[in-house]
Amino acid sequence: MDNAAGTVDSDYVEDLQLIRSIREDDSFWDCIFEAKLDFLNNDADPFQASCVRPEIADSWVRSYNSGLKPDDSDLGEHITEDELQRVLAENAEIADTARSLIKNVESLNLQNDYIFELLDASGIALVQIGNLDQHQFVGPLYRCDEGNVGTNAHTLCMRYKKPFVVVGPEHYCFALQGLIACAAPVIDQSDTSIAALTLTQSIPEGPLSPSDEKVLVHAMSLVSSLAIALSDQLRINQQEVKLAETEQKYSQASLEAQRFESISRTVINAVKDGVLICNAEGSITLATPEAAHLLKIPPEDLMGTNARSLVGDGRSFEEIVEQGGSTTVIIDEELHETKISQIFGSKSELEGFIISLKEAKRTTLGASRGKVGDTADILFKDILGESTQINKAKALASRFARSTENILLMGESGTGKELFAQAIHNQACPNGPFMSINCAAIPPRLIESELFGYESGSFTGAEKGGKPGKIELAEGGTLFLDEIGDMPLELQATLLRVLENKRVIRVGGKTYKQIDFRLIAATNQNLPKLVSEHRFREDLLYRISVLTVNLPPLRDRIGDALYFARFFLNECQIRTGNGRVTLSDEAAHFVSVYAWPGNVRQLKHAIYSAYYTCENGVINIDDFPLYIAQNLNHRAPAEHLGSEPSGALTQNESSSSVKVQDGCAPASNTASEPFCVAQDSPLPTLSLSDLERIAINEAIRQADGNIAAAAAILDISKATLYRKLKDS
Ligand SMILES: Nc1ncnc2c1ncn2[C@@H]1O[C@H](COP(=O)(O)OP(=O)(O)OP(=O)(O)O)[C@@H](O)[C@H]1O
Repeated sequence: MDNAAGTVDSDYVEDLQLIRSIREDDSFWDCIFEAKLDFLNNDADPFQASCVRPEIADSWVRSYNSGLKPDDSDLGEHITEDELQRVLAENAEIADTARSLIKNVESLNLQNDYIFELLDASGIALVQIGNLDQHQFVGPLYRCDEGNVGTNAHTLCMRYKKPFVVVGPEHYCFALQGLIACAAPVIDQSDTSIAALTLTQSIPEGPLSPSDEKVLVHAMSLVSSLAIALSDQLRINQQEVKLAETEQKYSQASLEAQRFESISRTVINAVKDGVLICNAEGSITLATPEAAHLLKIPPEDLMGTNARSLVGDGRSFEEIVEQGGSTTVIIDEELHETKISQIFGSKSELEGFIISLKEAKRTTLGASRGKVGDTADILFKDILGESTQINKAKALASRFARSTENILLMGESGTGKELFAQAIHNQACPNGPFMSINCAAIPPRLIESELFGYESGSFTGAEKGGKPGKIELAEGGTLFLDEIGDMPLELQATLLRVLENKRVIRVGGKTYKQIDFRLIAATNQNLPKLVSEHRFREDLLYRISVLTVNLPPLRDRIGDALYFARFFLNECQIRTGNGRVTLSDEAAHFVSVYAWPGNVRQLKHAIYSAYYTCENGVINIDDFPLYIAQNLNHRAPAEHLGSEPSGALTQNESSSSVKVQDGCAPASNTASEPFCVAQDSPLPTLSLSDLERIAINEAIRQADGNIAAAAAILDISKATLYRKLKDS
C-alpha cells in the first residue's frame, strides 16, 4: 500500500526484523542494552554495535548531547493548561479527524496496557486513548521530544517521515525500557510531518512470545494505516476548504463583476455620446444604443464587428491614441468626432479600447492637424441632385476616395468639381490638410514657388527663411490642382516627377523631402485635346487620369435643374427670412429646359437674382437676368423635357466651349444677345469666355455698377472680378 505516509510493509521491514530478532534471540534485547551502557559509560561508538540500528544510535547521541540524563524519571517538559488549550485549538481539525478514525482502537485486542496518541510536531498530545497511566510523562500537560524524553518513536517517525518502532532498551531513558512504541507520521500537502500517531504498549522484558510478536506486527500496520488515512483525510479536508474558498471568491468576483457591469452600463448609457468597447483586436463587445443609432447598425449586429474598420480614419487606433486620441471620421456620409482611449489589464497589457462617438461640427475637420490648409468642409451628402447621373458620379468618386491613387475630375465650369474634391478629401483623410491651387488664377511664374516652395534668397522678393510649397503642406492630406489644364508645360514635368516618387525639392533648395499626399486634379478642358496640341504632357495625363470622374453638365442631369432651383429659392428664403417665393409654371418649364452652360453656379445666381427681382412671390421668366430672359423666344418646346442628355463634356470633346442648342443665335459680344435652351440639332457653339463676359456684364448691370455686389452675385471674390474685367 503506497502513499504519502510510506509503504506499510516495506517501511516496517527493519522493525519486523528487529522484533523477530528479539523473539528468536534471547540475547538481542541484552545486546542493545549493553551497547547503550557501553556508549553511556565507556564512550563506545553505538554505530559499531550490530544490534543497534543507525537511527537509534544517532538518536542516543543527540539525546546525550542535549544533556538529558538516561536515568531521569521526571521526563517530558511540563506545559501550562493555557498552552495546551491553545495547541488543542490550533490543531482542532486534525485532532477531530484523528479521533473519528481511532475511536475503534479500543476494540483491538491489545493484551497489554497501551496508549494511543496523536502528538503534534512539538510532542504535545492532542488525543490520548488508552489505559497506560503509570507513566506520568504521557499525561496531557507534557511536551515530549527527543531533548526531554530521549529516543522515542514519534520523534523518529516524524524525523524520517516513515513509520518507526522503538523497542524497550532502544529508548534512551531507562524509565521507558518497559515500553514498545509504534509511530507513523501524519504528512500534509506540502510533504511536511505535522503530527505522529503513536501506539505505546508495555512489554515484558526479555524474549517476545509469538503472540506478542503477532500483536505488535498488527499494531504497527494499524498505526501506519491510520496515519495514512489521517494524512489523506486532512488533505481532502484542505482541498475542500480551498475549493470552498475558491468558490466563494469566484461567486464574490462574479457578483462584483455583475455589479461593475451594471454600473458601467448605467454610466455608459447616461453618456450622451455613443460608446463602443472593443477588445485589443477591435472586436466590439459593447455598444450603446446611441452608438448603434449613429452608426445606423442594430446593436446586436455591432457585437463582434471590427471597430477598427468601422470608425477608423486610416491610422491604427494605437496611432490615434498616441497622437491625442481624437479624430474625425465620416460614417455613412455623416461627420463624426471620435475619442479613443485604451483599456489596460492588471499587468498593463492592452485589453481593448473605449471609443466615444458623436456627430461633429464641420469645424472639427482638419482640427487634429492644426487646420493647415484651405477650407474643405463639403461632404458627399452636400453634393445635391436627384438625377442618376450625379448619383453615379458621387458613388464612383466615393469609391475612388477609398484608394490612395490620384483622381482626375472632369466637367464643365460650375458642375461641382471643387465640391467633389473636398468631399473626396474629407472621406479619405478628414484630419489631413486640403491644399488647393487654381492653376488658371495664378500667374504662371508664381505657380512653381506656390507648388514647390522656395528657399531663402532664391529669388528677388522671396521671404526670409524660405516658404514651404503647397505640396509640402499637403503632407498627410490632399493637393487639389484646379484647372490643371492651365499648368505651364515646363512645370508639368516637375509635377510628374513629384507624383512619381512623392519627393519634393524647394526652388533654390538642395534636399528632397518625402511627402505623402494625394493629388486631386480638376479641369473643364479636354486634356486629350490639349495633349494633341502639345499643351499638356501625355505622360502626366496618364499619371493623373487613372481614376477619372466625369461630372455631368446640368443639362444632362434629368430633373436636377428644377430641383436646384427650388433648393436655391428655399436657401434665399431662409437667408432673408422673407416669405415663400415660387416659380410660375412657365418659369419652371424654362428652368428645366434651359441649357445652363454655366451649370449649377449659373442656375444658382439666376435663381438668386430672380428671387430678389420678382414681385408678389412668384418668379416669372422676366425676373431672370436679362441674358437668360431674352431666350424666351428660343426656349425648347414643353415636350422636350426629359429628352436624352446632350453635350456632356467627354475626354474626346473640347470642353472649352459650350454647345448651344437649336434655334439660338450664336454668341455675340453683348449681353443682349439671346441664349439658348436645350433643343435638338443643329448646334452652334458659344465659348465659355463669351458666357463669362456676358454673366459679368449682367451682374454689374444688376448691381448698378457696384463691383462688390456684382462679385457677390457671381459668387466670386472682388479681386477675381477685377482680374476678369482686366483680362477681358
Ligand atoms: N451638386 C451640387 N450641389 C450643390 N451645389 C453645387 C453642386 N454643383 C455645383 N454646385 C454649386 O455651384 C457652384 C460651383 O461649384 P464648383 O466650384 O464646385 O464647380 P466647378 O466645377 O469647380 O467650377 P469651376 O470649373 O468654374 O471652378 C458652387 O457654388 C457650388 O456650391
